Amino acid sequence: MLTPPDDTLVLRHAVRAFSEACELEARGECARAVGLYKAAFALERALDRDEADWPAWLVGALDACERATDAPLAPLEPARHVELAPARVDPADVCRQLARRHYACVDGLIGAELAAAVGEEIRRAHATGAMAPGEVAGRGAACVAAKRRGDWVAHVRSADAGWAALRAACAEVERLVARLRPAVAIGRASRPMATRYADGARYAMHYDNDCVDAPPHAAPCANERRLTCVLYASLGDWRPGDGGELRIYRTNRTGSPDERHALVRAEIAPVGGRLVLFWSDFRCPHEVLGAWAERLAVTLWFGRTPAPALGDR
Ligand SMILES: O=C(O)CCC(=O)C(=O)O
Ligand SMILES: [Fe+2]
Repeated sequence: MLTPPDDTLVLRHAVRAFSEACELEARGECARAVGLYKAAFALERALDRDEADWPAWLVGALDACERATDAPLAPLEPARHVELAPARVDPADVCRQLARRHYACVDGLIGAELAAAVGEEIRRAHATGAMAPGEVAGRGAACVAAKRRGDWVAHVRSADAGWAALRAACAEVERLVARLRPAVAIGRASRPMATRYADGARYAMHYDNDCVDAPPHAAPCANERRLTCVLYASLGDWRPGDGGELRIYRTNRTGSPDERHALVRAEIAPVGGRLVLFWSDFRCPHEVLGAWAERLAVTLWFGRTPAPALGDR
């Protein structure tokens, strides 16, 4: 009889290969990095058991990287307060960014007016006591060393009143993600989660789908989340010093603040109307830096499989 593969072990190998590849890439050792990226992606594919899931654009990106072999990759971004050239509201551009850096940033998906209306709804929900302190969610919760998150959240149900703008904005996100689907296997969206950070609130480094530290008896991924989409709805202009940047790391390696800084892939300002998409798994450890100005956002998670919707669990 065939022994089923030990998914947890496979995933751990994938994570290790991926982390090492990131470090090699950061040092400009492109050829070795490509080899390890390929190993990591091949292992993750074995876990997915979904051949359609690793599309041509990803393979193409890796091949292009390999052709560059000895030429060091240009650094993607400096390590502090990255200002991005956002992707166009174009699925192909979003796919390219996701393949190359595991996250994509899109400005202009919704207009300033709708973004502000979403912000007002979140603000009103907070003022009327309809939000609760955020908790570390999912089966991975037990693996998270400490609850280090200071935001307020509301999981918006379809019957809840007072969220018309938020629903309209989420529909735009779903429309964009639907257009990624021929290239990327992504399932249905969760219930939207509205969040509010203020007074220095932050969310320490974590994965949304904590594959790495899942206990051996758990499934290899701690929950169903595959793609995280965060749409910012803060009112007014964001200025340096307001804080609340979304910081995405290359690996989850811990260390002194300086050592960790070297592993920063991007810092994204929570500008109203901006959308960030990133893989929920080990590819994107991230944190929310302390927010000193009110920081309002709505998050949708798209699952691995078409049903059931995450929020209905
Ligand atoms: O609001 C953000 O930018 C990300 C928040 C986050 O990481 C989460 O809720 O899991
Ligand atoms: Fe997160």
